[in-house]
Amino acid sequence: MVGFALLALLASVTQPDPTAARVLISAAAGPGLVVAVWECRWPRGYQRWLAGPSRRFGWRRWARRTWPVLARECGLSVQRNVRRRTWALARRTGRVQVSSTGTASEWVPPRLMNVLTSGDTLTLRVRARMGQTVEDLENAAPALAAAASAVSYRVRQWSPSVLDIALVMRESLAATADAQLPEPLGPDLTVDTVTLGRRQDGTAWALQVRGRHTLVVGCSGSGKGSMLWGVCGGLAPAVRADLVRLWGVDLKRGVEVMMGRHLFTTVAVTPADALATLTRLLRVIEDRGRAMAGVSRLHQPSPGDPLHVLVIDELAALTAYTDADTKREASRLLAEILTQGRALGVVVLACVQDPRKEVVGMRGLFTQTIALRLRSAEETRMVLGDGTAALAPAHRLSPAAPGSAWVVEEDGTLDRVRADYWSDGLVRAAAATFAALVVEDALVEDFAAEEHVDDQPDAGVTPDRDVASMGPRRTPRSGRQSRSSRTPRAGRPREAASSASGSSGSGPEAA
Ligand SMILES: Nc1ncnc2c1ncn2[C@@H]1O[C@H](COP(=O)(O)OP(=O)(O)OP(=O)(O)O)[C@@H](O)[C@H]1O
Repeated sequence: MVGFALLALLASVTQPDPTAARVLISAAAGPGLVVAVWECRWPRGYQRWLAGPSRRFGWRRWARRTWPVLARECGLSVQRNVRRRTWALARRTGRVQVSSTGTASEWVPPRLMNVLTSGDTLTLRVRARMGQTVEDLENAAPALAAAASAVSYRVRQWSPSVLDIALVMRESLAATADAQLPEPLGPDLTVDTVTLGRRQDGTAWALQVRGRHTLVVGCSGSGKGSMLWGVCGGLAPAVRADLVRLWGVDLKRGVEVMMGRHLFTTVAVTPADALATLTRLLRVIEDRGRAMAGVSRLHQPSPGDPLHVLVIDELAALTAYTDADTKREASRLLAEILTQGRALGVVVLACVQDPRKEVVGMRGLFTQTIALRLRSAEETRMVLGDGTAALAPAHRLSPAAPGSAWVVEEDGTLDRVRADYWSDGLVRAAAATFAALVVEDALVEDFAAEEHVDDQPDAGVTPDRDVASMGPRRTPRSGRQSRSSRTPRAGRPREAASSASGSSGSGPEAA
C-alpha cells in the first residue's frame, strides 16, 4: 500500500503534463485504495488471501536466499579445501574463497531440503551433512530462530538424518480468545478430545482426555482455571448425555469448582470428602475391571456407562498441605487410580502450583503434562522432562498472557499453546445448560438437589445403568422427576442456590 502511494506521488511530481499525471496517479493509487478498503472492511479475507500469502512468500524467499550465510553464521557449515581442478566451477557459484597462499576453500552447509510455510510458521527441513548429527542441527535452532527474528521455534525429527526446524514468525497468542459455550453433542458422540485453545501456529489445540491422566502445573495466576474449565466446559455436552461424569475435588474451599457445580456428579471440599471420592472411584475401577476382564482392554464410554473424570483443583492441598494421615491415604488412593484407571475409563485432571516430588509424589504417573508459567528452569525440567528448559522455556512465559503453556505432543515434540478464557459467566452458563444427569449427594451434605434438574429433557439416556456398579452409597437422580412432583423454589436463581448450598457454604458468591 505504501508502495502504491509512493508511486502515485512520484508520478505527480515527475509528470509535467497534468492529464498524464492524473492518469498515472489513478493507475498507481487505484490498487492501493482497493487494498486499503479491503484491509479495513474485510480484514480476515485480506489476511487470508493477500497479506498472509505474500508474507509467507517473503519468508520462503528469505530462507532460500540466506541459507548458506545463515548456516555458516549459526555454526552449521564446515570449511573444506577445494582441489584446484574444481576451482573454476565452484568459483562461479561464489562459494570458493582463495587465500593469499593460493589454496582455495569453500563453506559446505547442511542441505536445505525444503522450505515450507503454513499459517505463521516457516519450516526449514534440513539434512545433516556428513559428520553432523540431528542433535547438531537441533542445537543451532535457537541461533536460527534469532537470526530469523522468530518468536519461538520447535524441532521435529523427520528421519534419522533430517530435522524440521519450525520457526514461529509472528506472535499469534498475544491476544486473549474467549471460550464459547459448546454445542450440544451430535449423533457422533465422542469424548476423546476437547478443544482448549490455540497453538502457536494459529491452529486449534485439542487435548486428549480419554485414556490420559493430565497434570496441569503453573504458578499462581498462570491460568490453571482456563485449563480446568476448558476440559470441564468442553466435556459439558457429554456430561449432559451422561457420557462423562465429573468428580470435583477442591480443597481451596470449593471456590473454583463450585462455580460450575451443576456439571459435577459430586464436589468434595473437605479432606474427608476427597478421600471418600477417591475411594468411590477406586470401586468403579474394581467393578469395571471385573466386568471387562477377558472382554475388552479399553473402556468405551456410552450413555450410562460413562468416562469418569476426577478433577482436582489444587492437588497439593490433598497430597502435601494437610495432616499426615490424609496425605498418606490420598497419595495411596490417587496412585492406585492413576495406575489402574486409564484403561478402565477413570482419568484424572489435576492442577498444582508446585511440581516438586515432595508435593506431588505421583508426578511420574500422569501420562501428559501441561506447563503453564513456571518459576524456574528447574521446574520446567521437572514438568516437561530433561533437556526441555531451552526448547520449551515455560519459566519464560509472560505473566501478561495467562493461559499460555508448553505441552509435549504425541510424537514427543514441544509446542506452545494458549487456552481460551472461561469467564465466570460462561462457566455458569455451561453448568446451567449442560447440568449433570447423575448427582452424588452422599458426599456433599446439603447440596440443593432439585435445582439443576429443571428443564432437562431425558435425552434418551439411561443414567442409572452404571449406578449398580457404584456401590450402595450412590444416590443418583436421573432428572426424570417431573417438575410438578417437586417443591418449587419460587424466584431462586439457579447459581445462587447451588453455591449457597454447597457442602462448605463457600461457593463463588459466598467467597
Ligand atoms: N486463557 C486466558 N486468557 C486470558 N486471561 C486469562 C486466561 N486464563 C486466566 N486468565 C486471567 O488470569 C487470571 C488468573 O487466572 P487463574 O485464576 O486461572 O490462575 P490460577 O493459575 O488458577 O491461579 P491460582 O493458582 O492462584 O488460583 C484470571 O483472573 C484471568 O483474568
